[in-house]
Amino acid sequence: MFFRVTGNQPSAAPAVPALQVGDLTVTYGQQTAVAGVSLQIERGEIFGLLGPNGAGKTSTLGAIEGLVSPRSGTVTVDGMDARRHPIETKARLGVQLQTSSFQAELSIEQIATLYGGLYGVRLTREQIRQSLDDIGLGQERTKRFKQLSGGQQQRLALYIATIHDPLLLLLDEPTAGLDPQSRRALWSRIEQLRDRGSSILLTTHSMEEAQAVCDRVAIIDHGALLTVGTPADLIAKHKEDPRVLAVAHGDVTLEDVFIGLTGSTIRD
Ligand SMILES: Nc1ncnc2c1ncn2[C@@H]1O[C@H](COP(=O)(O)OP(=O)(O)OP(=O)(O)O)[C@@H](O)[C@H]1O
Repeated sequence: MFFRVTGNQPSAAPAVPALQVGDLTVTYGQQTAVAGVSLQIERGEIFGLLGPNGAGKTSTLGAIEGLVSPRSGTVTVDGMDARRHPIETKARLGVQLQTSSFQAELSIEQIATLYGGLYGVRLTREQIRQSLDDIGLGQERTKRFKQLSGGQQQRLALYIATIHDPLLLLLDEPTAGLDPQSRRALWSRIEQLRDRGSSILLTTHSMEEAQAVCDRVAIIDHGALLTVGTPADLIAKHKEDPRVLAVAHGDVTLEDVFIGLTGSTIRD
């Protein structure tokens, strides 16, 4: 699954990782939200960040996106230092925040045209209509964003985030609140994007989602990464941990590993 986008270059050097995060720390006043996170995402990889509420997932994404200034650490996108090359690195990112909002007075067809233009992508009206058809919004193209259902809004937000074919897609809980059909449709879209060479970093509270679509996952808590690997690796690695065994009901699952490592206490 890795190095998919090396294309026709046989056995050349491995592609530069889509993302490298080194010892990232984010603070808000006295509070440390991200405490020395390091991770690497390869080309054509879906990477899931799992963590309880307040664990530091959104803050990590925010620092990668350039929306939050890290206290220290490095963010490298496609081999480029994000701090030194903010414009070039941002051009390679597609971002879907936890909640999306678009210009209230525009139809979704106009929104797609606007964002295509902002990203420097020339799209004909026909191409936009085809894309909206592809994501099941063909009938809704004259509606305003607020007139769409939650699932339709999520699908449009993902389309807009990927309109410029980004190298790295950052999705903050992209399927939260969706029905099973819409969730599956979004999984398929994310997998399609991965198969076309994009790398995806997503956050989720769904262990099922992590197992279904993520090539690798990391569990984060109190701003620190606790473990990283494929879902199967994490189960294999932690299935004998007494904290995990104590919460397992039968065969150890990814959720058992998650609860075992992060504890059962409900977070604020
Ligand atoms: N703008 C902010 N100012 C002050 N504190 C913040 C701010 N944003 C986040 N925090 C705090 O930083 C910590 C990490 O928050 P963050 O939103 O990154 O967690 P999260 O893992 O994304 O949580 P959730 O799953 O609930 O979305 C939390 O304790 C939160 O209260």
